[in-house]
Amino acid sequence: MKSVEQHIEDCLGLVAPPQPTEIDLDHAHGTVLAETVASPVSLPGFDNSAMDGYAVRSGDVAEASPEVPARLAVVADIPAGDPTPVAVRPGMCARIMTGAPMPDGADAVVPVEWTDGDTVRVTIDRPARPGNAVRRAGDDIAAGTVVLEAGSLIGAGEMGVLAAVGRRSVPAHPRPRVVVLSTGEELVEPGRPLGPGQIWESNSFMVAAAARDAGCEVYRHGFVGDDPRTVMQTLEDLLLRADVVVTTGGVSMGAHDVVKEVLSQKGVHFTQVAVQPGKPQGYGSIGPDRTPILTLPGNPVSAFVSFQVFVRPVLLKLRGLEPAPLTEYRARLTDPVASPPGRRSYLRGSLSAPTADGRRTVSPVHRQGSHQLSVLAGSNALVVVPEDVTELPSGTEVEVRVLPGT
Ligand SMILES: Nc1nc2c(c(=O)[nH]1)N[C@H]1C(S)=C(S)[C@@H](COP(=O)(O)OP(=O)(O)OC[C@H]3O[C@@H](n4cnc5c(N)ncnc54)[C@H](O)[C@@H]3O)O[C@H]1N2
Ligand code: MOO
Ligand SMILES: [Mg+2]
Repeated sequence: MKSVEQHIEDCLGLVAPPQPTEIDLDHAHGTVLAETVASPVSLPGFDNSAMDGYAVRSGDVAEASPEVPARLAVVADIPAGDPTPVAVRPGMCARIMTGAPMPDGADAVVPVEWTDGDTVRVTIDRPARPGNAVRRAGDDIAAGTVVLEAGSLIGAGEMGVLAAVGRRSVPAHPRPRVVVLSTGEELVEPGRPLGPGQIWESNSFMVAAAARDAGCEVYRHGFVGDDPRTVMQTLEDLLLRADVVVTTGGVSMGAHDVVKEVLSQKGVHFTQVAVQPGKPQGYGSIGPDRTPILTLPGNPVSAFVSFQVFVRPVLLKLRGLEPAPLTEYRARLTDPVASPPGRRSYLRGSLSAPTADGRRTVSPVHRQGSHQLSVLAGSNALVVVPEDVTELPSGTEVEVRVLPGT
């Protein structure tokens, strides 16, 4: 059987690192920046007030107190965005709002709460030091400073930074478009009545969600039956929408394992990987654009685990990110586990928060069958049991991989 590492490498080999495109800021969230961005301007761009109040010469209010307040003539009113030049001479001040440019001559802002609020002649009963409530030009970013490195994932904070330095678009790697298709004659759309031998289709919803968790745009086509012509026709139609196709089902040894049947004629490789669950796997490229396709086994837990182990790194690579495996922790088993010889097991479980001494425990669930989907709902981690290990007693320290979105 093929090793897990070899299969990950083969899957990653299907995709080239992405080419950047110029992406409008409205669509940049979740993309990966392809170039380093420096700010063309300083931020703030000008000295401005941090508070609503009065711009003063600090010397004029240095001695102000409730007993002997300072009284200053209010010579201007400066709202944010006001371009009118204003000068404040001794004995004067200007009413100013948060974000408004500081007038010439003023070096401090007295918040309105320290005053009587008058708009003609204001009474100030507390001293203000030079620089009080003033935001200096460039105290956030100096012009020319790098604000985001190439390779940064553009989240909400990065969106704010890009807009604040004046970018309307950025060269970035867009979210890959993943098409998800399940196969199986027994499948029925959830919400519709079941006939004898039928089950509600769940893999496409699960895999689509996992692909979104991996930062992709997803088109969940749902499912098709086991007719080879329909499967091939559907795949051909879907290629137009896809940077990657992910299918589930029909890849094992069955008489109606249709995905394997139709795609092995198209050059897709079908193989058995030394992993549990998720042994039967297919990978290759199809169609005129050689669109990568990864075919996962139909057993729901197998589809889920093999998505996380084999497909997720491919999607990260397509996003321009490091195709890293799931984050690793070390933790002690709360219960013994078993694993088939020669296969690496990824058992479902719950990783605890660290105790005061930084240690964690992991509780493997008791139902580890490939069809026992219900346990996925409560699991936040996969316990990894190496190929050469068949049993581990409770208390053993093990490798744990944290599931995304948990
Ligand atoms: N003789 C052998 N039989 C099987 C082997 C083997 O080596 N020799 N491998 C087993 C393993 S391991 C797996 S995993 C499965 C993989 O099967 P397929 O990829 O061919 O998947 P199907 O046959 O289509 O379905 C398997 C199972 O999963 C259910 N299923 C499928 N799709 C969905 C869906 N979209 N939503 C919910 N459930 C789904 C399906 O009803 C079957 O119960 O093969 C073993 N057999
Ligand atoms: O390898 Mo299968 O994925 O055990 O159920
Ligand atoms: Mg089958």
